[in-house]
Amino acid sequence: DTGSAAAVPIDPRFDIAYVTPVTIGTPPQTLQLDFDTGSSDLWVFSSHTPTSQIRGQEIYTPDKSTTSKLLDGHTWSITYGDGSASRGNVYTDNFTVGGLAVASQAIQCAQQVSSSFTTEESIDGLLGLGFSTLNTVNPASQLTFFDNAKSKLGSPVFTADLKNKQAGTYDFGFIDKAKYTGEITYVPVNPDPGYWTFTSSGYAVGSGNFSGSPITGIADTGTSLVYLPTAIVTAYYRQVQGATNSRNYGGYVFPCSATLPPFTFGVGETKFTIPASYMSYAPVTDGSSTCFGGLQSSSGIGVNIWGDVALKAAFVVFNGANPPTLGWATK
Ligand SMILES: CSC[C@H](NC(=O)[C@H](Cc1ccccc1)OC(=O)N1CCC(N)CC1)C(=O)N[C@@H](CC1CCCCC1)[C@@H](O)COc1ccncc1
Repeated sequence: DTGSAAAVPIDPRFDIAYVTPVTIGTPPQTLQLDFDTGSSDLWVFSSHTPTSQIRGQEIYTPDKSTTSKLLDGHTWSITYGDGSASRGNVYTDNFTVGGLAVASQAIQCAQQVSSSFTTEESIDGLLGLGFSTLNTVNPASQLTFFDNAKSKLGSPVFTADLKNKQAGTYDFGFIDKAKYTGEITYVPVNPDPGYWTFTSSGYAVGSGNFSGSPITGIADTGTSLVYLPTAIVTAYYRQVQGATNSRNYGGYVFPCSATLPPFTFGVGETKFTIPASYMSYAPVTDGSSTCFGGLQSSSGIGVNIWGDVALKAAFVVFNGANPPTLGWATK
């Protein structure tokens, strides 16, 4: 079997996140989930979420599904890197993504969500695509949709073709040659941290020389920006007139009129260039002439993160074979 579904930006002006339609239960209930390779819980706004915490999101109502089953005594609780959090109980039910079906997928129903989830009306929940070792369900951790689907897939892979300010695609079980150019460069993945952790072969700022220092980080579809070591980030913003590291805005900002250099990163022998237009993330507040950078320091996070700003510049294969690898191709 295979599956293919659209990854739609939640805001047409800048790519803060992407959502993908899924169906849960019988008859099918459709929700828009944020596919996140940086976590491994599949959780949804639900009939168990207090109405005071719901603002426009679609919800999953297990009692309306003839195939839902309560996973008795199981609970979950998760906190993300940006401080957002949710927790709740667990059901199993039929689940499909783009025509690919999994029977009795663990569906984590929110009984509590933090305010940033309530205010993000376009996200009805998350679908974790990290390694199942990161799943937070107690007393028995649950498998991700990808791990449950693997045995049905021709090839144990999924691919991310995220795009700038337009809909991209998540494919499951096959690699679509029409989505990339040249060859796919595969690099090893260390699954132990639970993320898709790989080592980039270096970077260059604009037309500067390529620095071949290895950078270990995670390929994370659920993170908007790129977070790298401070030395790299300062080297980048030294090339941007008027750039400052703003405590007030929590990162590097610059005049929206500034000329930005592109940013190149290496994967094996291949080089990927993030165009300058992707490196200006968004005005710090609506209508401001100060813009927030798409590249920020990872010093406060503890891990380097190749988020959507970088992933949009490539076609990425998440190969769930043993051992797992990551494939990168230009497009
Ligand atoms: C440095 S991990 C920060 C990262 N969250 C972001 O990237 C959010 C994404 C977002 C937020 C609100 C609406 C839409 C999208 O966006 C921003 O934080 N920003 C964009 C806007 C900009 N002004 C400020 C910076 C993050 O926790 N991701 C996790 C998934 C994420 C959680 C929040 C909802 C959307 C999905 C996940 O993959 C990585 O989990 C961890 C990473 C490191 N250790 C622990 C957990």
